[in-house]
Amino acid sequence: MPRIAYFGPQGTFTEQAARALAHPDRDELVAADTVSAAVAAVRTGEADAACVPVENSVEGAVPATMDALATGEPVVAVAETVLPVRFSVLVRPGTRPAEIRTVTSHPHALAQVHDWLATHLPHAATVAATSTAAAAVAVRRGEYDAAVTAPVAVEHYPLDVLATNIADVADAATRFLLVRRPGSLPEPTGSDRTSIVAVTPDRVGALAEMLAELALRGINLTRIESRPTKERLGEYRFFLDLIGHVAEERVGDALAALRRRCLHVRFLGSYPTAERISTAVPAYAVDTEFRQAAEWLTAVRHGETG
Ligand SMILES: O=C(O)C(=O)Cc1ccccc1
Repeated sequence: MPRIAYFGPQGTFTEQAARALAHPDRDELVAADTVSAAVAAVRTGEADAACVPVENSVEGAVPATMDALATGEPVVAVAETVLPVRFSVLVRPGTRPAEIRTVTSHPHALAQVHDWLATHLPHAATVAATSTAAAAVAVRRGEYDAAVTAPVAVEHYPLDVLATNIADVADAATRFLLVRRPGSLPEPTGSDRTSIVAVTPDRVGALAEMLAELALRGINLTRIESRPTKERLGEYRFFLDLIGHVAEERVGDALAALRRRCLHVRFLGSYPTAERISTAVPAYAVDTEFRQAAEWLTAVRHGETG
């Protein structure tokens, strides 16, 4: 039975994402304590795939995921899903709001309920937990008074719901990836995303030139983030998400150009987008144009004038 490791324990948002991405009868879900442990399980072969959070519409990137994907044995994303995130506050049965001195959760969750906490629990200190469900476990153990969790967490831990739907921004959403060891790529669907990591050389215009390589090929960039390489101050890795599949000419051509220009490029996968999005490509950048141009060049090189 294929095993999917997810950033757990049970009751995290990532578990819900893993359920959305898994085959209900075929896949077995196994909880890992951290994002890096979930990805490590794939690298060692303990799991066939891992589900990890990648970005949130309010808080942005999940740094632990960027670091886990950028270094170590390569893994590639084969699928994504986007989940709406709503938050509940869980407490031990009988806890009154006035007794709450500490609130714990994943930093992304705490950041998204900041205003609610400031209004309703102004005297409570916030404490970071590894995940929202780990926060529920800590409250159950008596380590903290309240946990900010996914609404489903209450089904896994014997706690009471003090409040629910407390996000500062309604309709927040988080994107999750399913990653595997490199192997065959998902087929292009016409609505695909490609993720890469690139380290640019330290010289004037390096980033602008990298972006120009994409722009000139009619490629829509949907995300760019940077993280330090952790090797030298001022040296960054850029995480790029772009619309298109590496099997498409313009994307393959752009990736090859980045490979020539950058110190390092890591391919993180081409996979169908969770929602069908506009994938309009300028006329000059469609596959047939690339192929015809290549044929023309071959002809010219063979002495034909074209
Ligand atoms: O801690 C969790 O439940 C996660 O899956 C990470 C997370 C935290 C906050 C919003 C979305 C995902």
